Amino acid sequence: MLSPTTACSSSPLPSHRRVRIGTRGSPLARWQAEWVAARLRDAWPGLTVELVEIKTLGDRDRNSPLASIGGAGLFTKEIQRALLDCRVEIAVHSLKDLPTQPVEGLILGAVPPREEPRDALIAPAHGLLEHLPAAARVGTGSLRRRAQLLWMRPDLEVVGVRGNVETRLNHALEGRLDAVLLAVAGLRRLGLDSAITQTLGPPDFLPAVGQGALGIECRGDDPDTLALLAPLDDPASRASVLAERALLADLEAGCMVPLGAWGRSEADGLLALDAAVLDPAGRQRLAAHASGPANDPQTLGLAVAAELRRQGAEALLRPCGEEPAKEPSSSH
Ligand SMILES: NCc1[nH]cc(CCC(=O)O)c1CC(=O)O
Repeated sequence: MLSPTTACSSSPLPSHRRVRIGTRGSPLARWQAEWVAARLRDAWPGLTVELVEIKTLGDRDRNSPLASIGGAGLFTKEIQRALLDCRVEIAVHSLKDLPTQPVEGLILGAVPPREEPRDALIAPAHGLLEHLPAAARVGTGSLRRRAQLLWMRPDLEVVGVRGNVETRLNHALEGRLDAVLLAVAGLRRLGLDSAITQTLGPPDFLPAVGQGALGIECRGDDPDTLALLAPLDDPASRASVLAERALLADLEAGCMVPLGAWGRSEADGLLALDAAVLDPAGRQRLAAHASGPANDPQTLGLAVAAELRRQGAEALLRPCGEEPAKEPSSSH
């Protein structure tokens, strides 16, 4: 497990400082880290920002289905290790990939304004989900996307795909699959959003917890770096994702579940949260909604989790370490 090592030394003068950002090497991860670097340079003229590329387990194992290689922390743990080991001062993650389990010594220094949280269908020949022919082959590696797809279209054949955004997109663009599902946010950031043929979102299709948001971590004992990150934080985005993460933490206890969530600030200043839990085959779906004060996202997340449990969510939540149920329609 990750645990803090010794204290790191840092140079305190913001305007003369040098900070290193730890990132994965995928095009999307690099884009996100560069975006954070640019925001930091804007906010702190004179600051030197460097990217340090770190390989994660999820990058090394390209073939196993995500659900089978142990999920939590796959894309984040090595970067957190680098942060704790003083090899970088800042870690930039897709918040969606960051486990809810806190890591001792690390804090979420900033949540920048969230990008579009919804999912995208890329179906070059058919366009819309309802226009896909029966038994059309749709690619996704995500249990959540798979379950929600099958909930809406039980006749589809969902195919597990992995790899970076462009690799997965190409399965559809090059006709090996009828469609793939990807996050709108990642496609936009990479300038690939013109391939989107339909946006799938609430109320039928809920995003992953944290989807579209970045999570920027630093060490808890590094107030200088925390001060550098302060101008990048968007309190409304932070409150939304904290509500979603409180819900996830309560429901999953560390394992991947077909859970969709949609937290957002409403015009009345309240924080609203919708969530749905499905069985992996998309035959059953439980949904809940609540709203509450924006300064207490934790309570809101737990209230929605409690409502889902009241409806019987427990039966749909897979114990840790268990493989998702094999479906006759699944293939690789
Ligand atoms: N697990 C992969 C991942 N992590 C973050 C994104 C991009 C969207 C985001 O920032 O949430 C993606 C790709 C995808 O789901 O299409």
